[in-house]
Amino acid sequence: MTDGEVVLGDPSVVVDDLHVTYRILGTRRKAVEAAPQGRMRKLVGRSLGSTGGVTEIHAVRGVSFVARHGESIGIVGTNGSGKSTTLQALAGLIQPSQGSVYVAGIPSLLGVSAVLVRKLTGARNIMIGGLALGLTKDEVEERFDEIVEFADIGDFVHLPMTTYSAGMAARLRFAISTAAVPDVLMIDEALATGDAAFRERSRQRVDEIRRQAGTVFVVSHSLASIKAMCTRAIWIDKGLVRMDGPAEDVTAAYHEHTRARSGPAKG
Ligand SMILES: Nc1ncnc2c1ncn2[C@@H]1O[C@H](COP(=O)(O)OP(=O)(O)OP(=O)(O)O)[C@@H](O)[C@H]1O
Repeated sequence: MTDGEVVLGDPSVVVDDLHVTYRILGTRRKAVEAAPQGRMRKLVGRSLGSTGGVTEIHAVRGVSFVARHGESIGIVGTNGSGKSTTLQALAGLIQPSQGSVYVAGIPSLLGVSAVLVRKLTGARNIMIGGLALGLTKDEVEERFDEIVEFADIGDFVHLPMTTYSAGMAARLRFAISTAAVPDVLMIDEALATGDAAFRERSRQRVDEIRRQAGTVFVVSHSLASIKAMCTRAIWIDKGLVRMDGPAEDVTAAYHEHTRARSGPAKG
């Protein structure tokens, strides 16, 4: 766990009985019924409703929590449990079907990712992303070298992002998103692609953001990353909060649960 020296501030994110239901045209009922032991049944069978050719997936089923300025919160849970959906609702990219989400300030990362254009060079994307964060052109130019260095992409910065590996693109997104201290930073698996040195740089940056009263959310299957970066963790299971508490305790309980079900968990 990171140090506990940051004094927590007022609430920055309030999630109150959040529900998200995806509605898909066309039924998947046949596929699920045809494979009762299949992965699809495991993932969505419990929450899948189908009427008149519209399939509904109740991905988030009443999640509530309050996050404060200065907190870094890991979100853990098995595949399809609703972690990314929750994060996207926090970022305002998905409308809740019920309940509400209040965010103080502008959520970053997902916002930056949305404006990046893969056909353009890393350099152009640094400018576009920086402007989207509210920096001026001069401020972006001032921070350019630091962003490239943090992302560790070298001369690739002058090539289109289509030529980047998944890890390079994720590192650049992270570097741009944190070029200005965001109010609320959301990191969805970006860290899993980085090497040890990048993880350490990211951890330091997350601590810096917390010290400046930002709130950080990290969705990851790497329990080691969550333990290293987060003060608190929320375990989401089948669209509901199963446990919320100190990162050490929640990751230990989650690890125990996954180990009991299917052998050793990652991290
Ligand atoms: N765009 C979408 N349209 C329809 N269903 C979706 C969509 N995105 C996610 N789902 C479904 O919602 C449920 C929750 O998915 P979500 O991606 O939030 O889970 P997750 O915990 O982030 O999973 P993972 O660890 O695999 O990334 C799953 O059943 C998934 O199939």
